[in-house]
Amino acid sequence: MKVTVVGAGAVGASCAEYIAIKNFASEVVLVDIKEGFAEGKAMDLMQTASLNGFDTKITGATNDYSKTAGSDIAVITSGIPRKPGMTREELIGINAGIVKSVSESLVKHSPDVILIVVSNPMDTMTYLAHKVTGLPKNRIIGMGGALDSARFKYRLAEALEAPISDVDGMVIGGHSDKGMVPLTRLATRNSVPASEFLSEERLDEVLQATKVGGATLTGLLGTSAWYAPGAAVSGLVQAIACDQKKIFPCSTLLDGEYGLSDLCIGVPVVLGRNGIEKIVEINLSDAEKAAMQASAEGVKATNALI
Ligand SMILES: NC(=O)c1ccc[n+]([C@@H]2O[C@H](COP(=O)([O-])OP(=O)(O)OC[C@H]3O[C@@H](n4cnc5c(N)ncnc54)[C@H](O)[C@@H]3O)[C@@H](O)[C@H]2O)c1
Ligand SMILES: O=C(O)C[C@H](O)C(=O)O
Repeated sequence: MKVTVVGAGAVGASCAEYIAIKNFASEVVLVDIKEGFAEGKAMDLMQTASLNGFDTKITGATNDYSKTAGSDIAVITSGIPRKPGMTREELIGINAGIVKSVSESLVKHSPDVILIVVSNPMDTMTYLAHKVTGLPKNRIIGMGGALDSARFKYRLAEALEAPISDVDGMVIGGHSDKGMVPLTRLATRNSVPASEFLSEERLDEVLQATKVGGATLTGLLGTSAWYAPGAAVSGLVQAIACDQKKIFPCSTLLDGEYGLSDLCIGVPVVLGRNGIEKIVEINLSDAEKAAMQASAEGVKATNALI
């Protein structure tokens, strides 16, 4: 299993590290446009192999896509991150050009690749990758919901004063401060609805904190987060590589599902060796449907800018 990660910055390197530590891929190729940067990150990570006990071979390349040839999965993290006070949508001007050229180069050298798009604004960049490559829709996956759901579980556990392993919850919708739809109605603590333990008001606080999870971290760090994003990507890569058939909320091209078409937005999907093997349609309440509709309108407004 060969995995390419484009962008050896904060998220790309974290993603490569988690993939290597989980020890399921034979090879990870890091690519960056900055001379020597991916090679340096790869060497540093390889020097953790004997310490962390993995056999994955990590190599680096400066903008040389011949090194990525024959990749099974490629992750696109290249592009600029936001700074405090910015929205993800404001990154579109620079990141659209980067994602376009990187997607083209990846598919040219690996025609059977499954693409995972991370660069922001992620739902629009996933849609752009479709327009540019024309790959079948099961082979282009946007990562956002897996991260947002991890943040939702963190906030739920905090409110419930419970261990995170005891809670479950999912976030669908667009990966944006306004567009996320945390499904508080379906959140549980060990199979018991979270609403049995928390007031409507407290659940709404959890929902609001989840939606601005990325902005909160950007305010604290001065740039956007990388550990949880890297871990979330590695989970998707592992589900595909190991044909796990796990459900994750991912951004995918919709064609009537959830009453939406011609956009990429986060919905639950089954991930396996063929990428997105199924879009899972769950029954939403009227309020959740309205939130999804509003989220889709936001994503479409950003799509109109590419
Ligand atoms: N979808 C998500 O959940 C999620 C989570 C975190 C970050 N992000 C996004 O991921 C992107 C990367 O964030 P980061 O913190 O790693 O930024 P970063 O600046 O640390 O790293 C980005 C890297 O991309 C490289 N790069 C730029 N243009 C390139 C090109 N044409 N080809 C190859 N490499 C190129 C840069 O040299 C840099 O090393 C940002 O757009 C950020 O908003 C998305
Ligand atoms: O917040 C950001 O801009 C980066 C990423 O989308 C995140 O949610 O951490």
